[in-house]
Amino acid sequence: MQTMAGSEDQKFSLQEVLDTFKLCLSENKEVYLEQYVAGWRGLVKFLNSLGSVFGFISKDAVGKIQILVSYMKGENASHYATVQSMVKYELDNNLVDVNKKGSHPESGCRTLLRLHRALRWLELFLDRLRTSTEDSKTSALCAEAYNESLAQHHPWMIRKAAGMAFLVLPGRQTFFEVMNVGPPEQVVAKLGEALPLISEVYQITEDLYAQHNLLDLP
Ligand SMILES: CCCCCCCCCCCCC/C=C/[C@@H](O)[C@H](COP(=O)(O)O)NC(=O)CCCCCCCCCCCCCCC
Repeated sequence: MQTMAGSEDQKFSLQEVLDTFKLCLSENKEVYLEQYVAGWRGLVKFLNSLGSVFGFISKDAVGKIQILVSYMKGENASHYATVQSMVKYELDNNLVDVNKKGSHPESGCRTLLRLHRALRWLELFLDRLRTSTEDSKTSALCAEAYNESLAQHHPWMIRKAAGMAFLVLPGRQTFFEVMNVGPPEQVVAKLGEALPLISEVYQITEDLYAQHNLLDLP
């Protein structure tokens, strides 16, 4: 259908995101940036399908994805194959503002850290969705997950805006439908499959960042 042009690649599927996170880890447990970014692209699709109230959130995520992609496609692309190689390269070459913003305000390391923190939110939120009941409120689940994670890194204004956006989240049933997986039991099963993968990617990144003292990059 002509009028639907472009809508197909905008369609979210949880399976697709699951697949990209599955492909994220190399044999020796390095995190491929390409797949990591692809996972985020899929999530942004989902967010966009929820409506324009979430535009300010998806805009920020897209901006960060773009920063990473520009490094992955830039002249030092070979160093941006995995999160591990990126951290090593940027640290070895003093490309990271470590204590306060300076000449490298958009390093790959600090940019990825923002998405990494958001991945923790996702992990908490999906787990709540997975164990939720029919009468659970997605807005409450989302707010709880947010308060436990990302909110701690956000100033008051952003927390307020996020809190207001959560209020207009669709209900659990609609939410499950947008995931394009099938009936609720299947969504729950799929979430159960996705979570360990997301957790592992999160934990490997967290350990790497902790080891290099990068968890508070400005
Ligand atoms: C489904 C509901 C979606 C709710 C999303 C929850 C996260 C709320 C985040 C609010 C961020 C507001 C935008 C601004 C953020 C920035 O200030 C802030 C700091 O950046 P800076 O240091 O460069 O200034 N940026 C960030 O923390 C990065 C935020 C990235 C958020 C990405 C959220 C993607 C959500 C994907 C939803 C997918 C749900 C999937 C269900 C199957």
